[in-house]
Amino acid sequence: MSASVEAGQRRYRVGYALEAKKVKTLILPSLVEHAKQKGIDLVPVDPSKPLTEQPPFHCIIHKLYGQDWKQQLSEFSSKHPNVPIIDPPERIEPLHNRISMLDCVTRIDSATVGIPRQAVAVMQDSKEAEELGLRFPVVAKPLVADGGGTSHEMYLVLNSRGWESLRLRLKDKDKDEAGATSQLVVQEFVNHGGVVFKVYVVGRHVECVRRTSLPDISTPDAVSSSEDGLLPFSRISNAAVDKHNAQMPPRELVEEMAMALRAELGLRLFNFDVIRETTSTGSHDDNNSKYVVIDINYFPGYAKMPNYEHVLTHFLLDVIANF
Ligand SMILES: O=P(O)(O)O[C@@H]1[C@@H](OP(=O)(O)O)[C@H](OP(=O)(O)O)[C@H](O)[C@H](OP(=O)(O)O)[C@H]1OP(=O)(O)O
Ligand SMILES: Nc1ncnc2c1ncn2[C@@H]1O[C@H](COP(=O)(O)OP(=O)(O)O)[C@@H](O)[C@H]1O
Ligand SMILES: [Mg+2]
Ligand SMILES: [Mg+2]
Repeated sequence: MSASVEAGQRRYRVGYALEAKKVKTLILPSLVEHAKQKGIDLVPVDPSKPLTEQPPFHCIIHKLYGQDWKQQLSEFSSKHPNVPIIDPPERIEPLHNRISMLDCVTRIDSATVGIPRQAVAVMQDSKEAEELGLRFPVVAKPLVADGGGTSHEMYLVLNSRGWESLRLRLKDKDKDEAGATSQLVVQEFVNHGGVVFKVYVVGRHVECVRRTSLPDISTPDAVSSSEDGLLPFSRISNAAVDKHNAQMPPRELVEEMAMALRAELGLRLFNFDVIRETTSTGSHDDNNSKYVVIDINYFPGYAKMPNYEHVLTHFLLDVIANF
């Protein structure tokens, strides 16, 4: 045991139920050690065994999918109603669908913050985008956002030629994968100066960072003249490097957005991607900016957040003390 653990300190066991790759990126030795010093032992949960038969927990954090896991949590909370489960699975579920994930933004009803124009497409028709009332360029995203292999495979579609290429491409893929890719969310592309703001929320803690995004699409010519009109991309904002000097959104606005979304979602561990609409000259007006939320993720990669060990530990102590 670390020498700096205080003698006589009350200790808490926090169970984490995460996929192996998430354990690798999140449960880093620096987190385990800091939590230990503050009285928290982070313990892996074995989802293949009944939760109720595992060593006692004071709190559970989780990011697992499926009916079995939900059943496990429900049985556990009936037996241990005083142990907080972060977060309730029924609150996480709306984030697994790229349409319902943004409903909470529309409920906020703000003149400054909104979502892109969007619709679900089934990719059966070469004119479907126009019939849905959407204007090119558009971003096509898998409807399901459950962390599965294809849930981050996106396409920038510049024109109707691009739409047709995408339709044919997915038709072929569906033949191989038994219809797995057919439902897409299609969003109008919003010019935003090539930078996306990622806002991490951990309970009441809010942190905004900048990431690289798709560049602006400047002229209608660039859109209509593009030969193929289809650009596949994936996890573009995962590049940690921030090459931009783009001005950060006002701190007050970020906090307001985060707290409003936290209340609407009923979640304590999430992040959201927000872009700031730019004009045709690529600029924005500080006093009149429109912000567009494009993605919300449950229990994201917090290790990329500055000081994450302290933030997560403080959050867990707070949850246990106040549940
Ligand atoms: O692994 P990381 O650190 O890239 O975290 C991913 C998140 O990246 P971010 O923290 O927003 O930069 C990522 O966010 P984006 O969708 O890339 O905006 C997701 O939350 C992803 O989870 P899932 O694959 O959708 O279940 C997250 O993946 P998991 O770690 O949960 O598998
Ligand atoms: N409607 C949009 N307009 C402009 N850029 C977008 C739009 N939607 C997504 N993007 C860009 O694509 C990236 C990935 O989209 P996102 O919905 O965040 O998917 P993921 O869940 O894979 O992160 C965003 O971070 C942003 O750079
Ligand atoms: Mg994203
Ligand atoms: Mg996402």
